[in-house]
Amino acid sequence: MFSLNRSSFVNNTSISGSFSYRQRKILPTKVVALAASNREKSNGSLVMENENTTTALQEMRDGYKDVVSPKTAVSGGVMDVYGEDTASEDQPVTPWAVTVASGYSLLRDPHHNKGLAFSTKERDSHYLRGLLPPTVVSQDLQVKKMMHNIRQYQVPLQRYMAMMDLQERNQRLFYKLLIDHVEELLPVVYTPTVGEACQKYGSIFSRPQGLFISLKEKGKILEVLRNWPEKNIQVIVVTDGERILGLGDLGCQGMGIPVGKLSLYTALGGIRPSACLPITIDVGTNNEKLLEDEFYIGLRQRRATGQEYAELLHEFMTAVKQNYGEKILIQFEDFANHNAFDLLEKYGATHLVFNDDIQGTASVVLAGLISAMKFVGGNLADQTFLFLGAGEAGTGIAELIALEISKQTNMPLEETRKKIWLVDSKGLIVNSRLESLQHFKKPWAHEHEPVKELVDAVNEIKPTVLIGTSGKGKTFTKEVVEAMASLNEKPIIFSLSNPTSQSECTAEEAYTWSQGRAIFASGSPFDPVEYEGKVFVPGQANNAYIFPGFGLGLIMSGAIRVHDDMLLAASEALASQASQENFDKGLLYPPFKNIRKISAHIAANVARKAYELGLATRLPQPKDLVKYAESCMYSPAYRTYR
Ligand SMILES: NC(=O)C1=CN([C@@H]2O[C@H](COP(=O)(O)OP(=O)(O)OC[C@H]3O[C@@H](n4cnc5c(N)ncnc54)[C@H](OP(=O)(O)O)[C@@H]3O)[C@@H](O)[C@H]2O)C=CC1
Ligand SMILES: CC(=O)C(=O)O
Ligand SMILES: [Mg+2]
Repeated sequence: MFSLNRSSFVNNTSISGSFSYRQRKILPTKVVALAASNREKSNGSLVMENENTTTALQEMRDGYKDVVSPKTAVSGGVMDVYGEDTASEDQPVTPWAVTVASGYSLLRDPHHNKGLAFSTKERDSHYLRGLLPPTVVSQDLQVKKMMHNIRQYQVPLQRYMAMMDLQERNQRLFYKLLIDHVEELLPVVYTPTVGEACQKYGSIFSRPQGLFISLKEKGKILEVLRNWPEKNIQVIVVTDGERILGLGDLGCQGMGIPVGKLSLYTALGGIRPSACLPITIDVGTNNEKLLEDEFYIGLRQRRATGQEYAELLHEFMTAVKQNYGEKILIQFEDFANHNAFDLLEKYGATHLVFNDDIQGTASVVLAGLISAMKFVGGNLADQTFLFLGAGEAGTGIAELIALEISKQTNMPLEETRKKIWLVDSKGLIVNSRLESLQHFKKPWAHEHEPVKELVDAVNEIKPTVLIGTSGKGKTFTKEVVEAMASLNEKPIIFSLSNPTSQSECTAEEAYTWSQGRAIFASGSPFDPVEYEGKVFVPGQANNAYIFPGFGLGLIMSGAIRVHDDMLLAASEALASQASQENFDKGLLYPPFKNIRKISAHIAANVARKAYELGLATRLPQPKDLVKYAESCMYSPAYRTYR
């Protein structure tokens, strides 16, 4: 964008203002040249000088004389300078968005808009008088009003849309709201509501919130990245939409996930919004319902696979590094497991990549288990673990638990893995299935007879910890929970699948069926449950506790690679933030309302590990990493405009 200087337009009334790069391309030649020269002068900010502006305006008008008579007037006597109003539908017109460089455009700019919070002085100096009603309010009052409005909506998706609308209208207010009311709004902008938003994304789509890179952009991905208006990107969350939460393949409509995750990067981890870039890679979808949906926004073809998929992803990864440098953090999110593990392995050696579903989930669950030991006594090494679901989340968590036990006991990893059992859609993972197992399941094939049903696996393996990562709701049946409760005084039961509809069991079911003895946590939030006069507060074992602080730690230390020890460091930091007061309520995690403090501690521990491992490039290492993390965090408080 570039803005024509206000003082010049005052004398040149009808054409002035700002116009975009695309619009500039269709300006008369001399104006384009002028725009280009001014762009260079102003180092990209494209502010034109007075004398040039006058010339530009005159030349624009001259250019228009050939297109349409400036005398053309529509009824009511309003000059139809561009001929837009008189043109018939088949007469092409130029889509000018030339606006007066006044406060009006400021009110339409989500990065700078403050709405009624513009002070009287700002209203004068930024030409806002008359554009706003007289009252001047504080940001806090705006927050109060927005919360009041959002609470009027009974339908979660309406709340989601109100929040997205706010993000498009007034970014700082959006983040202030999210930070100040994180516990109430997390379920709105994140799981479970974001799941429904993705399912209906085609219908609710209004403005792009991130970049869509489809097979059509093959060979041009670098160009596409350069179309994004922000240049100093530090973190990308990317999905290909194939495994959106436990809802399956949502194709291009998975965009809601990177958008939601990045809003948490800012609100929970303090990464500047302008440094965050949501990306959806569209290689088609195998979701027949979407392919037939007239409102579907993605490519209408079945998913590209094999070499075609790999080439697009490789071009993407290369272009990202070329455009943003070595230290850009790329978070893979909600890829299907047949791509996720391979991408992480392939690019883990060359890029700063992190798979939230494999690694972030592992870190948050390990922290919950460390806390759970305070309830059941003993160590992780004393436990027997059984998972329902042996995909990204399941095997990712299993591997980190095995690593932690190995570090605690000095037992080899191969031995500690034997304490961990997984069940997939075909039953217990056992040695006799080894040949046919996907590579990420092979380390978990132990010697045992085949077992088909989960309840039988519980009775055979006698786990102390049961973890659901199947993406299938209602799979922890009464029988399963009762079996866990008959085997353990305090059964540890985590239903991690999202959104709420896919949770293996509800909090109420876990507490009721275990007669109030379960140590329970879930991926999506559940309300506290009262059982026999006692209130149980379920923890939310969701990677949202980890990735914002984890990412901040990587960014602030200038880390160039992710290492498993950083995941352990993040778990330790998170677990250390849970207090006795939290445990007394049955909570395994510290409350989300303290998340920025928690994220600062996670970031500090991750950064410390990066320095220890020689993977940090920001030198010298700050003395107090927690304070440093806090000082790096974005604040949504309004700025005063001179
Ligand atoms: N709380 C959190 O922070 C997180 C939660 N999740 C949630 O975890 C769930 C799974 O994600 P992810 O691991 O990435 O998915 P994957 O698709 O990689 O894995 C799913 C696994 O579940 C198994 N499975 C599916 N249905 C059944 C069934 N009926 N009985 C037994 N096993 C079954 C699959 O078996 P098979 O291999 O045979 O197909 C597979 O092993 C999702 O709902 C997701 O939202 C994910 C990341 C973070
Ligand atoms: C939380 C998350 O990342 C998931 O459910 O996929
Ligand atoms: Mg995910």
